[in-house]
Amino acid sequence: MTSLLKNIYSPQDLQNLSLKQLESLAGEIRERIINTVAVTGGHLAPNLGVVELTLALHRVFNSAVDRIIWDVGHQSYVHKLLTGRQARFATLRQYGGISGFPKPEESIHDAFATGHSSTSISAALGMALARDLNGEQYSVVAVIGDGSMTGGMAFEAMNHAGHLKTNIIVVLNDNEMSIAPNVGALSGYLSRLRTDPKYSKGKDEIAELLQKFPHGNKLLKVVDRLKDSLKYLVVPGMLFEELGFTYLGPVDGHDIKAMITMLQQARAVSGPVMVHVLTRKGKGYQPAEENPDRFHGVGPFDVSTGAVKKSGGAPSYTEVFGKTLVKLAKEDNKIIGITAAMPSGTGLNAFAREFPKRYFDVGIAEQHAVTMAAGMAMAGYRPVAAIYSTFLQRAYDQVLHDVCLQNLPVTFALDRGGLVGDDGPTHHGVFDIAYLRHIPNIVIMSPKDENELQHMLKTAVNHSGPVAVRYPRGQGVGVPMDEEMQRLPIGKGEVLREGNDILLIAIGNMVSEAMKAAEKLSVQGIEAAVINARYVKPLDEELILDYAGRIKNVITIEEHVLMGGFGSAVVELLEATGQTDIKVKRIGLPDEFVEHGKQDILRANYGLTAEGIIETVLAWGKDVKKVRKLKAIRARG
Ligand SMILES: Cc1ncc(C[n+]2csc(CCOP(=O)(O)OP(=O)(O)O)c2C)c(N)n1
Ligand SMILES: CC(=O)[C@@H](O)[C@H](O)COP(=O)(O)O
Ligand SMILES: [Mg+2]
Repeated sequence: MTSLLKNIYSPQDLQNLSLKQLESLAGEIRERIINTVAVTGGHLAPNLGVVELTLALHRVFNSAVDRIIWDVGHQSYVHKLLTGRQARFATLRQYGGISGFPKPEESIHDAFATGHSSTSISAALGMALARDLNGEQYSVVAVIGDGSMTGGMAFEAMNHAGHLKTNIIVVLNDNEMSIAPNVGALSGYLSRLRTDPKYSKGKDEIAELLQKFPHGNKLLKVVDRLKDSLKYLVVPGMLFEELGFTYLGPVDGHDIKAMITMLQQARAVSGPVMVHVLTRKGKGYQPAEENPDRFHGVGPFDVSTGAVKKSGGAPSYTEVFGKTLVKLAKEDNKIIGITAAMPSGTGLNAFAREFPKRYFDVGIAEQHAVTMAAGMAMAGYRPVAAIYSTFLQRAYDQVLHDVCLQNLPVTFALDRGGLVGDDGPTHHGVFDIAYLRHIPNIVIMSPKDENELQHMLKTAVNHSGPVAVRYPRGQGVGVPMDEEMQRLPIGKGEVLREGNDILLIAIGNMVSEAMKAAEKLSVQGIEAAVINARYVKPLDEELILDYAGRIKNVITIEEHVLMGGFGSAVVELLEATGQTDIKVKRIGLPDEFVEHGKQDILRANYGLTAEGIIETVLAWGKDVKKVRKLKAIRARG
């Protein structure tokens, strides 16, 4: 059979295909996505679920002119294949390759950059308002999943759009799944719309019935006048209708013909329209259909079995967090686990299994998660909000205003602190130290390895105020785990290596790199002292001032932006204590967004490796020699 996909260079090429051909094309697209993601890793199940929907969208709308905004954007692979990126598809999420998310720099067909959820309706409304102000004519379509619909921003936007009556189309891709099964009252409502024939058929049936009466049309008008009272009984999607949207659906999201018809109707309606599309996550690949959570975002896997390739070796920080929290919660029945729709990603699913009553998945609602945690802490509980560093960005004000201002004992388990790799700039957790450090009352710690993580968690849940524990994506260092967890003294770092030539002060996963660098430097005759800072806040001022005051050449190392980061805290300390004769060099990330690619590649690019540290030290060679000479002169008296 000849390949249809091979001849799709732009969505225009879809226009002449028959329905049958579109259906065959859907099969080819699935195959291409499965085979590619099996090698690159990526968001498999979400994309397999939207193949027909994407084809229908591109058949009805012209994405070079009309604007299609993919919420989160993790389901945009089909769109990428249809919009001129087929040849580069094998480079998906690879360093230098195409992104796993929509990116306007990549294509004019990518209307808006996404990665964090629930932004699409706001962006669509903004574009539609701009269009209307300019007197232009094109459609603006937000495609949002049922999980993303649980995010507050989606409702803020719908509330506004319904009020303005602006022409926008919201396609609700309802597969009953967030990453895990979707939660919340809205999810229940959508299920009723899906399954209760009274909801989905009532309106059509009444209209049909009335047409059969001799004065059916007149009666229809009467019914129209009675609409307000009647619609509660018969209009599906009443919630959306009340918000000012015309509700269309539900429609089978794997039926291309039905969707084309419904999208054409949606385009003709004036004012905001909601098209409710029912899809199956993972559609067409059995392992993903059976286990959509596992295949939501997946690493390389074997296509024939669906077995995900195991990395082996040390446990991940996430696993250690999950297990440790279970241990801690066995000792303390006040510990509560909170996730914003990421039970498996954060490792909180282990806690959920053991303590279902003390576990809360709030949906994609980080702001609510944080303030809810504040409420529980106020009432005497010890909530642990496990939220990826990048997603806590959303809840900055809640951390500040609701938790820290009241000095409440909430622990933030900040997973994915640092460079996350393949997801790229939307997901790197490299801003958290900066957005938390200046908030009074908060304690910020970051473990040098997975063993220290368990001690830090024990310390955090026993502390009387807010604590953020920041740890990276991926495997630990591979150190043995202590049987007993200890509480670490707040604000105390540790000296891991003595040396007089240079002082390396590192935080988190950069500590092991600093140690490796120090060992290698020693071979070259440079003796570096290494401090594991442990705390970004409070800093171990005594320790740092003592060592920095003696050694004089200081290098700070962090996997975080330099601006406002850990190194900045050290510089501020030296400035505040009048240490003008100490030279400081900070290693970290510059003022730019870091692209996607394997963590190792990115770390090497930014000097966040032992080799990078050595290079920086050697560039300081002259200064090191000078310091040595001065010390020798001083020693001679
Ligand atoms: C603010 C924010 N929080 C959490 C996430 C992580 N996340 C990505 S996709 C997803 C589930 C989205 O569910 P849905 O919108 O229904 O899409 P589906 O994967 O089911 O197609 C979550 C929780 C995110 N991207 N942004
Ligand atoms: C799209 C999204 O936000 C998540 O699916 C994210 O990609 C998960 O990242 P991890 O793979 O690090 O859990
Ligand atoms: Mg979903």
